[in-house]
Amino acid sequence: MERLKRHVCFGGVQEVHRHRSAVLGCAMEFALYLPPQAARGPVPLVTYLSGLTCTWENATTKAGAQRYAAEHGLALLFPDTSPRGLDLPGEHERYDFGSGAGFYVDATAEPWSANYRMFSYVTEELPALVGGAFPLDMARQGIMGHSMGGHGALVSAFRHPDRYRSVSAFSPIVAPSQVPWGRNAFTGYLGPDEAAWAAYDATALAASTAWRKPVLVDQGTGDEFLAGQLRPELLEAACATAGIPLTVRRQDGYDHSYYFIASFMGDHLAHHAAALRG
Ligand SMILES: N[C@@H](CCC(=O)N[C@@H](CSC=O)C(=O)NCC(=O)O)C(=O)O
Repeated sequence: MERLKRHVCFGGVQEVHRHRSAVLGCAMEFALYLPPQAARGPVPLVTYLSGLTCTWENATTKAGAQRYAAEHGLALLFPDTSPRGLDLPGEHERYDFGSGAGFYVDATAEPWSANYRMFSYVTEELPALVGGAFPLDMARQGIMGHSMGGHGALVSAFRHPDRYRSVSAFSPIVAPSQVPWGRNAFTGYLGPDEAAWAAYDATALAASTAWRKPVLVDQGTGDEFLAGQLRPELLEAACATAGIPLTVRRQDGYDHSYYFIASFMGDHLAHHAAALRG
């Protein structure tokens, strides 16, 4: 692992690292924020999964998360959104598939299955790497994300209720099997058999997950993707049926941008801190 950047920030440090991922078969970059409390011992870790077209950089520079992470003593991990540097056929043609759009699945369809294994990368390989190298308490992990990353966060929590103690999402794609972004990505990465898609669909997973901790979702009512791609009402119905304590806060007039995320980041990190304390 090679450190590329280091900036003192709110008394802690914002770092960027490059490493060789065995799971993805390529070199990857990630960002890690260590709060001031990490100088005195291990701190809880919250992983933030970004959306379509993003790298680690969007959230680290635009979400305003470090101030709240420093207040609560939380480390923040910002992975990239897809494997990089591969140049597979068609990999860079669309903003919603291929590079920058890994959808946090382990692909099973060719030619993606050898490298596009972002679910294993963000839930296993990368946490193990940072847990072994930095002062992190890996028994206290939370996960959050935006849009495609909100989908990834919800699926990660619902599939690993013992690994994550807290989850939240900004404008998540809650039912990828039912909306164009998700259907296109899942067809490409997982193949046409829709039965296989349920393992990466939070609304479908709600019926079987053991997750019963509070789930916080913020959704802007002025979001241009709300009706076509996000559809939080589908997750609300599934969680109500399953008995999962979901709160969807509809925020008047906010859009899909990082201005929205920055506006409510403090609430989200307070939600994680409450669950990860002690
Ligand atoms: N057509 C747009 C779509 C890209 C976009 O809006 N990306 C969002 C995430 S959308 C769901 O995953 C994003 O976070 N963009 C980065 C940012 O810094 O705002 C386009 O291609 O621009």
